Amino acid sequence: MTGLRAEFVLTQGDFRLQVDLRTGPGEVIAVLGPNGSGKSTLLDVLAGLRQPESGVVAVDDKTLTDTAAGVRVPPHRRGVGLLAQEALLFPHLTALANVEFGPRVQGKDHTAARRWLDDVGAADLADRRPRALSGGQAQRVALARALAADPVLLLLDEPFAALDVDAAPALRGVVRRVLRDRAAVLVTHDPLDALAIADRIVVLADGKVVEQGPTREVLSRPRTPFTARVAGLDLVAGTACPDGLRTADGALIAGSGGAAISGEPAVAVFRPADVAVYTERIHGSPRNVFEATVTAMEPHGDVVRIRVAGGPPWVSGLAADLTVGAVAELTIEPGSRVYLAVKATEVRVHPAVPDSAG
Ligand SMILES: Nc1ncnc2c1ncn2[C@@H]1O[C@H](COP(=O)(O)OP(=O)(O)OP(=O)(O)O)[C@@H](O)[C@H]1O
Repeated sequence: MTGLRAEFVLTQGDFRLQVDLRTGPGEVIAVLGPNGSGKSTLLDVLAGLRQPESGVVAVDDKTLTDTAAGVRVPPHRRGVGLLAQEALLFPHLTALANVEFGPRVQGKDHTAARRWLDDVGAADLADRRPRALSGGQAQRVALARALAADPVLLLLDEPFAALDVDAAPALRGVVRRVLRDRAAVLVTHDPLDALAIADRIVVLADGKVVEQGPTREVLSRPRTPFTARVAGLDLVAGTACPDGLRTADGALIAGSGGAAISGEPAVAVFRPADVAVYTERIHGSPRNVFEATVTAMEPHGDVVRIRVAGGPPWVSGLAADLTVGAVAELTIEPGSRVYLAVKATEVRVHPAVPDSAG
């Protein structure tokens, strides 16, 4: 057992997808990236729906694509399962018959279908037809159907995106449980999905892998603006210097730790919760202070997240989390002039991805 290996190049129009990813046996990998970065195209290649110009796709000891050796296993022979945004169940079959369908047509044992339904918490739905299922229930049945085919690799394409906020967490829990020790690739926009389910994260930008590593590590030390945004962190790009980071316009962001090398491209990363907000300039403080204008205020859990714009371009998009009480006391609203302050000890300076897309 070697896990998933996907190393290929595919060009469509003026878009070029270049991927090199490997996972350990039974690992779940989450793929994140901005719109148009190549996530769906990657799934299509893994599923065998598109053929790369060059490269290899293999799961464990099974080669699915090898352009040099002329190997292209067709989609229905790959043993690759798919759970899409919509459940896409056969409308005229019961939930149980939907789950039995795959093994039946393959001439395999279909008597385990009830157990799969039970595994995803849908045993009591066995006799229902899809139109009598909620979105979350239909996704459970679709998951049972995908698992019943015993795939070597399961692809999940935004499986929670079409569910309401109550159904998504329950299904997320089910997916985490059934994917234990099963190779899977999860495309998602939600870092919570990645944290809850994935062992590793790959971030695509413009057809290239810009970040890759263990989930918590990637999300806590983002190297690109996109990853920082999905991880809910503030990020300023520049060049590492002995005291922290120097922006392109010469501002110093004092920071500590984070292993960036002086003179190399770097990013300063901090948490919105560590940013204090003032309406008057503060003097004599050892903290980093950025002058900014409030552009948006939105509830974020039990705090209010404010977004700001600069001044300098690197200030734009920074966020600070305030309690409702603090917002009321400061009397700020969109358009207000504020000063953001963050202590150097709260700022980590990490090596950046050169030419990172955001
Ligand atoms: N059949 C096609 N022919 C030519 N270009 C295509 C084709 N399909 C997709 N593209 C282009 O390839 C790029 C990657 O598309 P892809 O759908 O893989 O991105 P994505 O990351 O899944 O985006 P989203 O998050 O919006 O779903 C885009 O620039 C898209 O316009």
